[in-house]
Amino acid sequence: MAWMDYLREIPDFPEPGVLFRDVLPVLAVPDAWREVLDSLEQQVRPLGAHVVMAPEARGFLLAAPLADRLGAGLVPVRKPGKLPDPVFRERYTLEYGENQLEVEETTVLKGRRVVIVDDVLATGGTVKACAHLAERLGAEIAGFAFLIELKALNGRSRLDDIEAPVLALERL
Ligand SMILES: O=P(O)(O)OC[C@H]1O[C@H](OP(=O)(O)OP(=O)(O)O)[C@H](O)[C@@H]1O
Ligand SMILES: Nc1ncnc2[nH]cnc12
Repeated sequence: MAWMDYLREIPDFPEPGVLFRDVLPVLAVPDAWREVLDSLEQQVRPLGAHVVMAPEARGFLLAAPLADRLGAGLVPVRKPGKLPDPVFRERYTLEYGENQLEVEETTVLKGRRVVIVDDVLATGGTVKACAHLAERLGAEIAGFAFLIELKALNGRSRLDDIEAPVLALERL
């Protein structure tokens, strides 16, 4: 079976009106998980990124093995209150709420090419906040990569002002 066959769709989670796409079952099946990582690696490698950046939590699961395959560094972007000061902080909205993301201000990214990776591109609020954090660290955005892009939520247009490719393994 292809990796998409393991994707779960849950109506009205985590709140009414949201069709939640659960990628975690994909990761539990070795062949499906390898297929995802192989495809991501193939699409992302040409971007020539020095560093993979990803938001907590599902982004971490993809970014760590991908960074290892690419021989790139890894910069985790965390939910509030998890990182010691000094941090850069961005407030953002996502499909089902709002929050803040933080990155350690001491991270050395000046002049580094950064690819931002996550499981789902919905409204784009989460990765837009990551991109702002990367820019505040002096990085150049090499691109964005997702397992799934939810076309109806138009996240891609939210990233229009950032000159970098937006890659997705599947567009639903
Ligand atoms: O494009 P957006 O509208 O910003 O939504 C996409 C984000 O929402 C989910 O994360 P969530 O905040 O639910 O956190 P989790 O990974 O900890 O489950 C998903 O993993 C993306 O990071
Ligand atoms: N519909 C959705 N499914 C999974 N993750 C999401 N993050 C934001 N919207 C989502």
